[in-house]
Amino acid sequence: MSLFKIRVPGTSANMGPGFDCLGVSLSTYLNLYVKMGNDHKLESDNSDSMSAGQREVLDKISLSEKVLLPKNPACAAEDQQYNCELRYLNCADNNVPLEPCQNLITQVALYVLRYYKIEKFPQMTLIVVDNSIPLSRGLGSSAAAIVSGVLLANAACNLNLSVDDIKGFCLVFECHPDNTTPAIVGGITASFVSDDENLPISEKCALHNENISALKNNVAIDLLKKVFHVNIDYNKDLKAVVAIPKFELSTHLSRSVLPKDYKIDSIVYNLQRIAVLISSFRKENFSHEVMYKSMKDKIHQPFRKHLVPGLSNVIDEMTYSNTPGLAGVCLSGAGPTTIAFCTENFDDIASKMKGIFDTASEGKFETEVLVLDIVEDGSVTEFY
Ligand SMILES: Nc1ncnc2c1ncn2[C@@H]1O[C@H](COP(=O)(O)OP(=O)(O)O)[C@@H](O)[C@H]1O
Ligand SMILES: N[C@@H](CCOP(=O)(O)O)C(=O)O
Repeated sequence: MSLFKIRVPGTSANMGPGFDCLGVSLSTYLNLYVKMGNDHKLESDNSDSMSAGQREVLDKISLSEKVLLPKNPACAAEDQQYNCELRYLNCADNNVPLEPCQNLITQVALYVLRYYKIEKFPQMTLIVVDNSIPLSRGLGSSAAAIVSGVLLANAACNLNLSVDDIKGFCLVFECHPDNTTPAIVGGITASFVSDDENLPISEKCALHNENISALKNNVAIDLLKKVFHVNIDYNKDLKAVVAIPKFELSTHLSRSVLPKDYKIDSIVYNLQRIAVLISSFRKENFSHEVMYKSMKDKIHQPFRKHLVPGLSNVIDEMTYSNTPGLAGVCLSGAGPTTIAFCTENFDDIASKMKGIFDTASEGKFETEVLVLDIVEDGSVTEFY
């Protein structure tokens, strides 16, 4: 029997002007607890000989028995076909499919296996998902699911994937690497997709939510080394205050409202700010004013603000000069979460953001606020 855990952080993409390129990993996590095969002796063992990691995985599996969701009968046949069963611990994720071919995590894992000519998991694999990243809120839940799927295939079949391989596989499912890169490597990252490939762009991505059988034709694509990234040095005092409105906004919808073409003034506006922003994160000579002003954007937020009541109010009303500790505020990813980067007064800033959202929502939705850390270590796989 093999037991392992995969932990992937949530992320906030764009960071203002860095549309589709900048991202930061945050202390909210998607965890997969995985058991491959059976060892009844170990599973019934209550002795101290079991490691803390083994106990944690087996405890999560026991817990999952108590919250088992009614399953589509099609699942059982599919579970057998692919040697895997999926369970979720959190009710918030109730709407995600549990069929291996439909669920994003296993869909990605099966895609990677198929790339290596492996049709299914090597032995019966039970995956318990414990997820704290809210879905469709702009905190990178889909990126975390995709990264966890690649890491699941890697761990299950000892594929020895490099970071470049992992980034490349993620690109098949999410064509912008701004969330997946920090989810994999941690910290604040800048990424781009290389343009020296001959592939049509449509083959590089956008397979999200299709049945795995529809992906068969794409497995021959050479996926490797298409995303380049750097980690950006940052002031370790920085934390993120996130205001998460209680409604979903799919990234697909939030991208559909963006223009196809931009005026040169808007492009230059963002280029000037992003160039300064990436140096402004550093601890040396840190200036709240410089970082705050560099986090302004004209490429995506102006076109998305109508989708997020309260966004304009927060961005206009909270400044580095009237809010001590505030070093920047922007839409998180495609929204609806709004994120404020701060060095102190986190709780005050959180209540101020909540107050603005509560007023703007006119009672139509609630908003949860959290203070999150920037996490340095990215995704982790631990075998027990
Ligand atoms: N833990 C998960 N398990 C399965 N599917 C997930 C998970 N997290 C996200 N997804 C899929 O990704 C979709 C949300 O993606 P998206 O609209 O890009 O929002 P986000 O900003 O949270 O990434 C969900 O509706 C679901 O289909
Ligand atoms: N650059 C993308 C980022 C989407 O992030 P998500 O967390 O909302 O999926 C965009 O702005 O569309």
